[in-house]
Amino acid sequence: MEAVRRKRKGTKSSFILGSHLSDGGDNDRQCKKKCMEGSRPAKLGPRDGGAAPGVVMTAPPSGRSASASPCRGIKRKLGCIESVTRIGRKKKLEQEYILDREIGQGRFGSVRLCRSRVSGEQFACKTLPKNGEETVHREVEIMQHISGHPNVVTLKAVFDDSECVHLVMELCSGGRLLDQMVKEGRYSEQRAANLLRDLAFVIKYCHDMGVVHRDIKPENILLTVSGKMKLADFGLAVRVANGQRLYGIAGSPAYVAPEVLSGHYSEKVDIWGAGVLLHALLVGSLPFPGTSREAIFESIKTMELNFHGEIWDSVSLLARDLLSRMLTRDVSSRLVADEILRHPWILFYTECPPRLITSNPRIRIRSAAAPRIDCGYSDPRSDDEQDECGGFVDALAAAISRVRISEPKRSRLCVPAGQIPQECSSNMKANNLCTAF
Ligand SMILES: Nc1ncnc2c1ncn2[C@@H]1O[C@H](COP(=O)(O)OP(=O)(O)OP(=O)(O)O)[C@@H](O)[C@H]1O
Repeated sequence: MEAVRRKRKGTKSSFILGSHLSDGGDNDRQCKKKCMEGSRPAKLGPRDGGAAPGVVMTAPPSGRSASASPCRGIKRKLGCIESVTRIGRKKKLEQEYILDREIGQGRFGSVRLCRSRVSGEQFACKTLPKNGEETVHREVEIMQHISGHPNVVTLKAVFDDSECVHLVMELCSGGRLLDQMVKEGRYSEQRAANLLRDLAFVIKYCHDMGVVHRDIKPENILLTVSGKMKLADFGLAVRVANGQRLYGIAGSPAYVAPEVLSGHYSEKVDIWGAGVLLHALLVGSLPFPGTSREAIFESIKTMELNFHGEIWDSVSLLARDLLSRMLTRDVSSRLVADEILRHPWILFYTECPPRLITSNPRIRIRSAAAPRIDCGYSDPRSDDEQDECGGFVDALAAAISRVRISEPKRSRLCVPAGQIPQECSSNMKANNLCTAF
């Protein structure tokens, strides 16, 4: 826990859930995320330093070849995008904004606080060097494409000069979800479910818009001052046509889906990333530990999750059920975002008024000891409350009776027999790289 805190925010060597695989070397820093070796020839923009053969295949929405230039999208869209978010417009950043202190540092650039000269409003300004022009353009284009969703960091303006592109974005002054997780430890199911619902909403939106984020992790989920989550960092996102496959390894190691490691995949990789995040929220540790990137990849490919053991005792069966459906290696049976939103665990915690869940001991999703919802009670609620929740609980009770927590699914998880224990009490020890927070 301490180790996590020490190495945090704003430093490139930050411990991140996705990179505690670190061997500490340059090689690993390169691979903190982005563009790991691809299984197919792929373009590597100068932003990636040209250091590794790899990746980032973007698939144009029109269904053209994935090798088409990612810049074409932005050119096609110039006619309809707001001019303030257009690369190449004449205004200079300093004419409109006053730059302030650095508030974040990513692999490719820094993020600074800035203030509008006109309104005085504060924003975040991400500066990316132009030497990775294609990927910068793709990030801008994708942000333009999906900006406006309440759970996506809004792009306000784009400026460029001879060396850099500056993205002025809404400011998320609540910081990163990761920091909150480190500070607060395990989340209650209620809180985790609400967060996952928002994340599933935004993932669904991205997928409906033909965008795969490819780097879902708590570092890339920012919080507003009121605690609302916003998906950020579209640096690895790509656009896909319906049903189009993606190639090339991209992502952050601990969150990467197994099919990414095999070389071809789909938008379902975002569900896997969200599943890893849900695991971390519920039990405070990452599901696929390892002392090196390779070891983590090995865990991702082979480790059997069983959601049993002491640490899981306090986690409801429904939560575990959802997790198992998000972290299945069988891509075809892995849930889509819409199915997450309709899962009984999400519905229970997000549709039922919180006061009824917390104040009424008879309305609760039980843990392993009593794996069902107890709704056979004489209802102490007012008529309104019953209207609000009663039908729902009935429906949920019916749904839950069909939900079964599977024993480890060998067929789904396609793993070897050896089972790596999930108990993570030792996870809390400093220097144990299995430790998430
Ligand atoms: N809109 C924002 N509001 C507040 N802080 C932000 C915002 N955008 C980014 N940051 C901060 O800057 C950090 C780096 O931003 P971001 O992840 O977008 O950069 P990056 O170069 O793409 O990073 P990465 O190394 O993850 O690829 C974030 O972790 C966050 O702390």
